[in-house]
Amino acid sequence: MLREPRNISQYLDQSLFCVSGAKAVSGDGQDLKGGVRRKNLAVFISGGGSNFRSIHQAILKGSVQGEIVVLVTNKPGCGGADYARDNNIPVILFSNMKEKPDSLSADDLVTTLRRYKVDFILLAGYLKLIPLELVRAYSRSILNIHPSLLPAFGGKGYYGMKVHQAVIASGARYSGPTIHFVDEHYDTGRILAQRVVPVLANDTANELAARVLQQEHQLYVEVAEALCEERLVWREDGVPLIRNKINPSDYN
Ligand SMILES: Nc1nc2c(c(=O)[nH]1)N[C@@H](CN(C=O)c1ccc(C(=O)N[C@@H](CCC(=O)O)C(=O)O)cc1)CN2
Ligand SMILES: NCC(=O)N[C@@H]1O[C@H](COP(=O)([O-])[O-])[C@@H](O)[C@H]1O
Repeated sequence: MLREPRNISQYLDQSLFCVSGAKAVSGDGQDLKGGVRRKNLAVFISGGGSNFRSIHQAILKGSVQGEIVVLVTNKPGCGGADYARDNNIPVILFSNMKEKPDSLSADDLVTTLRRYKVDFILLAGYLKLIPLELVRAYSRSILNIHPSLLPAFGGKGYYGMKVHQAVIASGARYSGPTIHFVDEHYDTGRILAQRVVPVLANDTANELAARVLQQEHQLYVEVAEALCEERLVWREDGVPLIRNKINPSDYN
């Protein structure tokens, strides 16, 4: 684990608001195990949902102290929605109104997520722009995983295989997943976590995608664990950090 760089001390002071160690109680006032309330998660997908499944499996294994209380998708027939239904996770249709007039409005979605007592929203292959109403309602509580080292190869038009094709065409020697907070634009929110993989000279886009996806699954589970254990802190300059589980004075 990286030790705190010497100059980080100028940032890390009482201005940090770190919720880890805070005495938390559940909605019914019960102080749960370790003093940290189990977190309610909403996951947004548009496709197969392998990141969603990885997080759900980690919850079942007990490493993520949370519960996926609802799955949101603009593709109700997608593989991830089938997995959710097979695992008794409620599925909600949400897309922009142009695409599906019978979809929930943004305000109705916020109301619905509040009803499920959602604490955090995890985007995992959701391919539509999250509206400002939701970004504002869940400030500093929406994360997204992107399959490149942002800020490179991000923004409108950069999703799925298009990202890996662009990385290979650019001649970049490294790529990897980024997990970032979501703001009103595509892929411009604060970066929380990244991992690096090599781009090989003869890589196809599918080979690179598979290498990145393997790291995505591990990274998103690590981040979900930290989120649910309240180990996220915000540096004075607005950069989010993850406290190391073993050495709380270190950051991942
Ligand atoms: N407000 C935000 N919404 C979303 C973000 C975000 O950072 N802020 N991240 C995306 C996920 N994403 C990259 O990580 C992403 C997804 C989709 C696109 C895109 O160009 N989509 C196309 C439509 C694709 C389709 O419908 O098949 C488009 O908008 O024209 C870019 C980046 C999730 N939402
Ligand atoms: N820009 C957004 C984007 O491209 N997201 C990417 O979609 C894939 C979803 O896979 P999954 O449905 O198997 O989790 C993942 O590789 C994720 O990084």
